Amino acid sequence: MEDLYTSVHYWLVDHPTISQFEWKQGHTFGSSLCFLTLSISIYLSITLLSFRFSSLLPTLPTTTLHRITAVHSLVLCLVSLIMIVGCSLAVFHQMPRHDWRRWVFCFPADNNSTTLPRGPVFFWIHVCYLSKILEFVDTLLIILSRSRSRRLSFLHVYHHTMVPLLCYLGIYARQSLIHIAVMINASVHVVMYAYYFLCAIEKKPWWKKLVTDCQIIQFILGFICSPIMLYYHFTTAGCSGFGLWCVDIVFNASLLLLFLDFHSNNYGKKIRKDPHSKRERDKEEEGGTTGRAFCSARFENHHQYLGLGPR
Ligand SMILES: CC(C)(COP(=O)(O)OP(=O)(O)OC[C@H]1O[C@@H](n2cnc3c(N)ncnc32)[C@H](O)[C@@H]1OP(=O)(O)O)[C@@H](O)C(=O)NCCC(=O)NCCSC(=O)CC(=O)O
Repeated sequence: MEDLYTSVHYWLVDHPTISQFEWKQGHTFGSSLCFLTLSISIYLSITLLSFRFSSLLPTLPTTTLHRITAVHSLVLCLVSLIMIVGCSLAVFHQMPRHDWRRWVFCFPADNNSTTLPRGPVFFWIHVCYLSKILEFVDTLLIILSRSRSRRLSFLHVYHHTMVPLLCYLGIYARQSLIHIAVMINASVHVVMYAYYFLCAIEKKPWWKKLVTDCQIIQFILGFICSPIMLYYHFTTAGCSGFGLWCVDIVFNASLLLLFLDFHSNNYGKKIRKDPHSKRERDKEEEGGTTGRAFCSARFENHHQYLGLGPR
C-alpha cells in the first residue's frame, strides 16, 4: 500500500515535469493569449454557424457518434479522476506547514506581479484548463448528431465558452481558491462524464438527477468558500486574484440560476406533458423508447434552448 502511494505520489506530484512546472506566459502550452482567443473564436464560430446553416451540416451515423462520444466521455471521466488525485496530493505537498489554513483559501497577493504560477498545484490547474479546451468536442458531437438543434442549450454554450477563459485568467492571476474549484469541478465531472459515457453505450443510468444535484452543490460550495477568502483578504496583506474572484462569483451565481432552472424544468413536480418534448420526439424518431432516448428524455422548456432550427 505504501509502495502504491509512493509511486502515485511520484507520477502525480514529484515527477520533474510536474514539480518544476512554471506557467510562463507565451511559452507554456496553451498559455498565449493568441491560443486562447483562437480556440474560443473557432469554437463560437462553429457553434453559431451550425445554427445558421444547420441543414447543410453533415450528421454522423448514430453508431459512429455513440462510439466517439463514449471514448470522449471516458477520457474526460478518467482525466477528471486523475486531476482530483493529482491536485489533492499537490495541495498537501505544496502548502506551507506553518500557515496552511490561510494558504488553502488565500494565495498571498503579489503586488509586483513577480511570482509565477508554479509547482504541482498549478500543473494540475493547467491540465484542467487544457481539459476545458478538450470539452469543446462535447459541442461538436452535439452539432454532428441528428438532434443538434434541440440539445445545444444556452447553458451549455455559455458554460463551455466562459470556463476556459476564466481558467486561463485564474492561472495568470494566481487566483486564490482556484485549486479548490478545480478539485470540486473535477469530482462533479467524473460523475457527469460517467453519465454521458453510459448514455453513449446505451445503458440507462437512473441517476441523472443526482448529476444535476452535484452540479448545483458545486456552485453553492463556491459561495461557501468565498467568505473565508474574503476574511483573509481583508485581515492580511490581501489574496491574489481578488479582482477576478469578483467576476467569478457573478459567473458562479449565473450558473447556479441556470442549473436551478434546468433542475425545475427537468425534475420539477409540475412537469409539463408536452407532445413536442424530447422524449416524445425520440420515440417518434427511434420508433420507441430506447435506453438512450430515456437517457436524454427531458421535459425542457423551450426558452432554455438556443432555439434556432427545427424543433
Ligand atoms: C444531467 C446533465 C449532466 C445532462 O443533462 P442533459 O439534459 O444534457 O442530458 P441528456 O440525458 O439529455 O443527454 C443529452 C444528450 O447529449 C449527449 N451527450 C453526450 N456527451 C455529452 C456531453 N459531453 N455534453 C453534452 N451532451 C452530451 C447524450 O448522450 C445525450 O444524447 P441523446 O440526446 O442523443 O440521447 C445535466 O445536469 C446538465 O449538465 N445539463 C446541462 C446541459 C449540459 O450541456 N451540461 C454539460 C456542461 S455544463 C457543466 O459541465 C457544468 C459543470 O461544470 O459541472
